[in-house]
Amino acid sequence: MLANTRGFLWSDVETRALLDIWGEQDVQTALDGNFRNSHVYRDVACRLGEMGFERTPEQCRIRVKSLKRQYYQAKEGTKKNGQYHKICKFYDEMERILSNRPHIDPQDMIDSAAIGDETMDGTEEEGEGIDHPLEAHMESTGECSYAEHPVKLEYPSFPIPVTVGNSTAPRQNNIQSTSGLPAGRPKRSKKRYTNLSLDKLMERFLEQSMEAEENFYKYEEQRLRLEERRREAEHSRELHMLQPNHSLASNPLHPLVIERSFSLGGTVQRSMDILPLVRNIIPPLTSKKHKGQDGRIGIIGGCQEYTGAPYFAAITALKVGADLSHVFCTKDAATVIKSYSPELIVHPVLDSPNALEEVDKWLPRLHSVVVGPGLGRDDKLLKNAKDIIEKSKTRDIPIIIDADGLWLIAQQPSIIQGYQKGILTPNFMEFSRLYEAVHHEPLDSRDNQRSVAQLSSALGNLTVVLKGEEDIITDGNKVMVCSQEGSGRRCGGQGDLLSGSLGVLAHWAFMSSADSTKGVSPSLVAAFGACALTRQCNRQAFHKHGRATTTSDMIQEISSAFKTLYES
Ligand SMILES: NC(=O)C1=CN([C@@H]2O[C@H](COP(=O)(O)OP(=O)(O)OC[C@H]3O[C@@H](n4cnc5c(N)ncnc54)[C@H](OP(=O)(O)O)[C@@H]3O)[C@@H](O)[C@H]2O)[C@@H](O)CC1
Ligand SMILES: Nc1ncnc2c1ncn2[C@@H]1O[C@H](COP(=O)(O)OP(=O)(O)OP(=O)(O)O)[C@@H](O)[C@H]1O
Repeated sequence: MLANTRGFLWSDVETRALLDIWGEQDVQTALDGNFRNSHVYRDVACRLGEMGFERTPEQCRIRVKSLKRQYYQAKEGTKKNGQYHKICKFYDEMERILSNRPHIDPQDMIDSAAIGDETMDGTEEEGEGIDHPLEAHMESTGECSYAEHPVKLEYPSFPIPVTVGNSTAPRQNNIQSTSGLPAGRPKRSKKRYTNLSLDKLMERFLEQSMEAEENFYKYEEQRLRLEERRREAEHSRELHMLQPNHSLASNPLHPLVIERSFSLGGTVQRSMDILPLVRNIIPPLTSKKHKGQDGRIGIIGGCQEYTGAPYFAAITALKVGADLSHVFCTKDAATVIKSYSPELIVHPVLDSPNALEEVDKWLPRLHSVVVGPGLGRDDKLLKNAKDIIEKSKTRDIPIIIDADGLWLIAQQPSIIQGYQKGILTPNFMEFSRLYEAVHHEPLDSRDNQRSVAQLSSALGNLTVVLKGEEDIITDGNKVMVCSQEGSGRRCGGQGDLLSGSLGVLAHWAFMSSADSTKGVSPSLVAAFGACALTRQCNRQAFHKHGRATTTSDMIQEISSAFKTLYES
């Protein structure tokens, strides 16, 4: 970028660039005899833009008009006293260009300024009056003056309320204009300015400019203050929403939910009650099994933008104990994901025209699918994900829906509604989106446990895990809270670790006998197990890496966290 040229005045270098373009044979030919020439100036402005000078076609046209007038004035002056350079700084350039053109009597050109006839040589489109002192100045005297007054004013590209004149001026003078200059003012006669001295004109122009600038800053300040207030309100609303939940027992507003929530031994279930149930579902490691028996998990997700999320989910599934982990992603994500790990089986099919067919070849062998990590929100991919969910339902396998998969569900809750092996794992934002889509009313975040239970019920008692400072897990009847100690580190990808581990645990839980889970729904046990494991990984990784903890560090902790929680 050579210069910022949003100011009103043209610098010499900018003017020369304009003349170089305008003077080209092709441009002159295009202008010749053409009354409608806006397209030519559009082209000129565009080429100036490419050189780093931002000017509108109209600005270019006016500038050329003014230069021509100066040139013809100078030409006339030359005849009289040879003072042309004082009148027209760009005389030589103009001479070079215009001397090749059909002859126009300079006096005609000069006179035309006085009567506003802009079309006399057939190269100007629609005349315009002069409604600004500086324009008047430039039009009437040439503009050698700006070299003596190197003023560069920057106007914003959006409307600024500009007050012209003193405070007693009529109200219509407050009209905003997109150029940053007052619009809608009655056109003033040129005489009004031509009678004033150059110094006076400049002074008036500067006054107006400063006033405009001041107004702009006032207006901008006001806008920023409003924006700040809006942000603060939004922030306190979010903080309020993220407050630890009121205990259901202490909330007299929702007796129905209290009753339902307390059906698990009269209290919301916490770690001590559920961790033993998770232990019960873990398959023993024996030499009697073959590859695949402990789990073949499919991750549906991974696109150009997001390759980390499906990788985190898939590698977690393996590290938790699945034997095979498949990723079904787009073509351009596949090589990237493969390069992260040779352990993963990666299928570049998600954006192929026969995506469903390709995935369906594998579905009969999969024990569960995790839909959404790194899926993105491309309509085609969402449609394929939807078809895969439908197909997976017919195979009766657990379906964990996370991230962009939840975006899809918020658009069409019926896709998963009522499927008893469906588990949703929203973060707070995803949860409120889902809640509002299903209930058609804003989420009342004073009681998250109740809201999660409501969402689950409305979806046909699907298991829902609301992730947060405490993870709330419910099937609409029972509510569990996982508050396993984690850390204050909230790097992206932790949710993918959770959904990947849940893919495996859900498979194990559904394979286990009702005895092992003491009658508690397998989805709830699996979800609790995955939350506790993710938080434990977070805690351990944070212990080692502190602020530098990343999801990859958490994945390194899976083995020992799993042992600590479920195998000690
Ligand atoms: N390495 C990778 O490849 C990774 C890829 N990933 C993949 O990225 C995709 C998009 O996923 P996503 O979660 O960023 O999506 P989206 O719904 O736009 O949410 C963002 C908005 O929600 C807000 N927000 C979030 N949590 C909140 C909370 N608890 N409480 C309150 N607000 C909360 C937050 O608001 P902010 O604070 O920014 O104003 C933000 O604007 C998806 O495919 C996923 O799998 C990730 O897995 C990470 C690692
Ligand atoms: N404030 C918190 N304190 C402790 N643990 C938390 C907190 N918030 C979230 N977690 C844990 O982090 C894990 C992931 O939750 P998070 O809200 O980061 O998911 P997400 O936004 O879907 O993640 P991702 O970045 O993968 O999209 C969950 O196990 C949750 O328990």
